[in-house]
Amino acid sequence: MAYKIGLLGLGTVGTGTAQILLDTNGRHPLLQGLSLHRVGVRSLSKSRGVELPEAILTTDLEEIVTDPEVDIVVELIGGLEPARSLILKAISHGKHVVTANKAVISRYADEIFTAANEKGVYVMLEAAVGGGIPVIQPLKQSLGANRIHRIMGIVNGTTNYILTRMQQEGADFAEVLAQAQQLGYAEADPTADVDGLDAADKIAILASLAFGGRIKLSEVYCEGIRNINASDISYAERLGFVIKLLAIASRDPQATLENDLLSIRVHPTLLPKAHPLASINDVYNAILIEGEPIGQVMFFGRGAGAGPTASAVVSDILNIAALLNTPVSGELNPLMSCTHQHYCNLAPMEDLMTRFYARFVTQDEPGVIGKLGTCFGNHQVSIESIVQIDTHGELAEIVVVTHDVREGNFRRALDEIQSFNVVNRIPSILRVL
Ligand SMILES: NC(=O)C1=CN([C@@H]2O[C@H](COP(=O)(O)OP(=O)(O)OC[C@H]3O[C@@H](n4cnc5c(N)ncnc54)[C@H](OP(=O)(O)O)[C@@H]3O)[C@@H](O)[C@H]2O)C=CC1
Ligand SMILES: N[C@@H](CC=O)C(=O)O
Ligand code: NA
Repeated sequence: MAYKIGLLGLGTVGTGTAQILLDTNGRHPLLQGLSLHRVGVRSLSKSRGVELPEAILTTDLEEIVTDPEVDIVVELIGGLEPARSLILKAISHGKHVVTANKAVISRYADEIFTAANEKGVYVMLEAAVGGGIPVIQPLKQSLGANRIHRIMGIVNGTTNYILTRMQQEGADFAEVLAQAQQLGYAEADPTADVDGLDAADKIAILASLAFGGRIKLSEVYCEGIRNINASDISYAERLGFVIKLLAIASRDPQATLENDLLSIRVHPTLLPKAHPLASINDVYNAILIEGEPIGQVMFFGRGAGAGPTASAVVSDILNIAALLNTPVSGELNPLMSCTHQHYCNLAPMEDLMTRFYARFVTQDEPGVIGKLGTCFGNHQVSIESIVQIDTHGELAEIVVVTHDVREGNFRRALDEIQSFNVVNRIPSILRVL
């Protein structure tokens, strides 16, 4: 049976997707039953990286999502609007939807999946997290037997590229960001990447799948990499760590059905060099999932780019085509659809148990380290190491690494330390895995 695709967007990922759909030799035979029926763009005069009959291009995207001949709408325009409205309109016209749009899914999953379930259509999003890395379908299907305890990943390629270059060359953030922009890795407006927002969208989606409920994006803690500087990277290195932007979602091990708290956060993290995520460099992504009984499983690959992302988009199209070819009961396949009804409860950050790294600039005089130690002790913050790493004239740089402590206690100790006359400033506070 042949299925018709309405493609919205012919940019980086749209072009990669069209290229696969038009070059099916040696790929899955189901691809031969798919045809690219309409393609929606903003500008008809742009030159494209793929040759298409002129007649299938249009700037009227509504016409595509309401076209009675289209079976599957593939949304690759990005942004919130008109992407959200077009997805909803496609669903209301009975189209299955494939999207790479993590920004829309992380904000409007409830609205979109409720509409899709009512209409009996699928909304697939493998490309939205980790680009070409299979992680959405594995969570929905292959790992379905597990109780997931934790998902931890490097899910933003731009920031991983920047941190890798800073680590390898001792360069500062602003310098590497400018190079990343010149190379086309970071957007002209790099906010969503460097401030952790893109990673927050992605971990909210993964957490929803892993823990079986909806996530309010506004409750996800998010801290980016703008304040990471060459000194911290170098001190971290001397202490046996690398700094990575981690997205982490975990369930309290003591969770019960009545008292189920999740912790979902994005922040730069000091990772021991031997940790499996510590060697994920450049624009690569990796996602480490821990569950029972599987233990640890890690997914690694290219999290962005035309080909890798289109690979995920087309795999979603194939999954839908395969289901459409199978005799149907009228019900959606529960391993492919999303039926979450409730919102998960997220624990406040001040209750998080984590290790910390903090760098202090203080007067270089006797008793300072003792004062810091006493104050931390008074707030139940147990210190793993405290060392004076450098001196600059009358000022000393002191680095503290704690054991696992309650974040709220650590913050209260810092508030007090900040008021000490001998403390000039606290330039860096980072969590440690
Ligand atoms: N790039 C990547 O590596 C990855 C991207 N994604 C996601 O994939 C999606 C697409 O990203 P990407 O391909 O990079 O984006 P691009 O900016 O390269 O392409 C966007 C496309 O959508 C079209 N478009 C945008 N707005 C409109 C509109 N209002 N009306 C009509 N057409 C419109 C543009 O038309 P025109 O060409 O005429 O300007 C362009 O063809 C996004 O959701 C992104 O987050 C996910 C993983 C990786
Ligand atoms: N901007 C993202 C790419 C798409 O998800 C990144 O840098 O990883
Ligand atoms: Na993916």
